[in-house]
Amino acid sequence: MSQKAVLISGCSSGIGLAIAVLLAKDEKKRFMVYATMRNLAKQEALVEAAGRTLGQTLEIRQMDVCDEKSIKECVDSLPDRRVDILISNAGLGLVGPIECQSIEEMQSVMNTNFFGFVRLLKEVLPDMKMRKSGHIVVISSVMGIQGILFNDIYAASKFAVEGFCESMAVQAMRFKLHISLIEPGPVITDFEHKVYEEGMKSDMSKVDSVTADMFLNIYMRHWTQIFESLGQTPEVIAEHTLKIITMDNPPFRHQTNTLYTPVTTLKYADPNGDLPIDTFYKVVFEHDKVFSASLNFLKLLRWRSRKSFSSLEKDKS
Ligand SMILES: NC(=O)C1=CN([C@@H]2O[C@H](COP(=O)(O)OP(=O)(O)OC[C@H]3O[C@@H](n4cnc5c(N)ncnc54)[C@H](OP(=O)(O)O)[C@@H]3O)[C@@H](O)[C@H]2O)C=CC1
Ligand SMILES: CC1=C(/C=C/C(C)=C/C=C/C(C)=C/C=O)C(C)(C)CCC1
Repeated sequence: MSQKAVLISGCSSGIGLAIAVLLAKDEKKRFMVYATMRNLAKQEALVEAAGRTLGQTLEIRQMDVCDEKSIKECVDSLPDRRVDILISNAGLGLVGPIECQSIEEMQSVMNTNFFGFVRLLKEVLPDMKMRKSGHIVVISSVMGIQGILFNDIYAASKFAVEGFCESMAVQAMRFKLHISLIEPGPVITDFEHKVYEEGMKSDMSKVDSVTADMFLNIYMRHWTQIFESLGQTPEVIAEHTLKIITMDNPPFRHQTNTLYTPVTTLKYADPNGDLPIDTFYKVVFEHDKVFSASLNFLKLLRWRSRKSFSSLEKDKS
């Protein structure tokens, strides 16, 4: 079987980097990875992680998903412009009360997370249709299913991606193309720190005291706790992505975190849509202590299982 050309956006760090490296290191050499980033000055981490695959099964290219010209130049530089698997990963987070966010900041999130993907797809879709083969994979989020307070714009950007893909899926099927939305919960990457730091810098003088308290003393306190107790590594998301792209019939949606499924299931359990909203309200305002204790308990369990796993590994060696 011939090697598949994989184009990935946003490979300077996190999930994009982990996917690029995992696919490039595939023992059967099933993939030729074009790992892209908007700023090539940030390639050191990828170069180091790619090791000997660099120049073999992995090549690094410049691509800014907010710049059509850079996308076109990148795709033009690929052999026969061929992309068998497109992995749209580049993305930005944004948390905080909307009163503290400028329209420009909001537009930048939509421009990267939604239009960034649309620009990429416009560049590769006609060739995929012509060849009647191709897999479009989007790193969406659990927030593409269910919004979370103070993530209004970020969730909207992921909903936009999901609505777009749902609409496109039937057309894609006609051309034997696959579309898959990978939906991670919290993942421990630079995203977590960037979003947290930006959120903490929000100008609270622009908002009333009730909202400011809800954001700083309730939401932001849970943010770190949620990542510590439910967070996955980018390598785990990469493994899920590998599984999806090697399936004969890949699913349209794939959630990576079973610990998070109780949260997303609320969405499907009530056609009125009230259940997740009421539950989040109760969790945050009425059962905060129980919620915090459960998260801490989960964190402890994970820490203990990691510890016993690493001592097992030590025993083996
Ligand atoms: N971390 C999490 O909890 C979760 C993340 N996700 C999604 O995963 C994806 C990757 O995020 P993650 O790895 O966590 O975060 P990182 O911040 O580590 O990675 C984001 C990547 O996107 C790149 N990027 C941003 N803007 C552009 C642009 N205009 N053109 C090209 N690349 C760009 C960044 O480049 P640069 O270094 O130049 O800024 C970086 O390489 C995002 O779509 C995010 O929404 C989904 C669920 C959970
Ligand atoms: C689960 C949950 C909460 C927080 C969830 C968070 C913080 C999720 C973050 C997801 C990310 C970062 C996805 C990235 O795409 C609340 C609102 C505190 C209370 C209700 C239940």
